[in-house]
Amino acid sequence: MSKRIVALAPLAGFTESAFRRLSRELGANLTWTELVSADALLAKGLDLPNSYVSAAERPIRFQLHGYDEKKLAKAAELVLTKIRPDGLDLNAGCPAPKVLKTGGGAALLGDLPRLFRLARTLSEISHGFGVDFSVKFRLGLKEDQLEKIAETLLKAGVDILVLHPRTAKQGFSGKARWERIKDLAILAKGKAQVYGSGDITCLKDLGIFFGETKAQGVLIGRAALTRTWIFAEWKLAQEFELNFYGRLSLLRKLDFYLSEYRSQEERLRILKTFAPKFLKSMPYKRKFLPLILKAKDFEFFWKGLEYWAETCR
Ligand SMILES: Cc1cc2nc3c(=O)[nH]c(=O)nc-3n(C[C@H](O)[C@H](O)[C@H](O)COP(=O)(O)O)c2cc1C
Repeated sequence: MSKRIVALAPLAGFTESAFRRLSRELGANLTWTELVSADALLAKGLDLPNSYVSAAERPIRFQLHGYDEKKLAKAAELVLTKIRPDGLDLNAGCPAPKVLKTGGGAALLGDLPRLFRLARTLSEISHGFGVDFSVKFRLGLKEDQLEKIAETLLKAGVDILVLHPRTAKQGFSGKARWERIKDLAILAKGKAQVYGSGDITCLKDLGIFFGETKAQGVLIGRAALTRTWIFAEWKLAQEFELNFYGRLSLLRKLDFYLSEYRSQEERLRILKTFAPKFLKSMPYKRKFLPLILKAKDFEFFWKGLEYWAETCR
């Protein structure tokens, strides 16, 4: 059971170094960067804060998105040389209009010959650097085309197929179709590993997921934001709750990790994106959260949270 991979999913706007580190510390076996555009990376380099990777969050997979084969290849070489992630990943699942209009993300599922070329090239480059290559994708752009997509990726030499079993058109509506992860695991058996993503909310779900799908790994996305200790629950095989102070201590730890590479102004902005997630189900949220989110400085932010915590005692 423990050999199964329980990873932090890529979450744009959240899975930067500090949160990846916190997730690893709590028990995630693997972390993922958010999608990074090959174009942006070539234009701006790797000095941006969201490209920062510390040793504590490894093993880590670096996710690229793009459309142009040469640019993606160049970006991959840069990342593999400078950051040395434990694996490279191509995004073929993002349904955001601004990504789709570049021809990248889930738009690649509508152009399988291109997907094949990109996957083959990135696969060869990754193997040249001694790391494995994965593609994270959906069932299709508008319709379920899993079998065709899987055949394309397997032919291209992809090592890990990472499926979020909804179509791009579906966005996050409906339920993730775990039975399609099982279908993929059967198709890929002996050729590639299969990881699944979608709708894990608690420890019980993890057991059901692995039982039903036979996947080698799972990625936890939204639940990692509101229940980050789900990784510890998996590791301990024990469900438990965290009270307000427990959640606050996670937020403080996140801030400590942010302080390694972010300015104070940025830290406050980022903490304000995490606080509503970490404290999602806490009492008096409607009363205190809006005040805390208006905080102009650190002192007000933390004092407000302490006051809220006292009220919840
Ligand atoms: C806010 C947000 C940002 C996301 N960003 C990315 C991303 O950068 N790359 C990616 O492959 N998937 C991204 N996803 C998809 C997740 O990795 C995951 O596949 C999806 O949320 C389903 O898993 P869940 O039900 O555990 O959240 C994002 C999802 C959310 C909610």
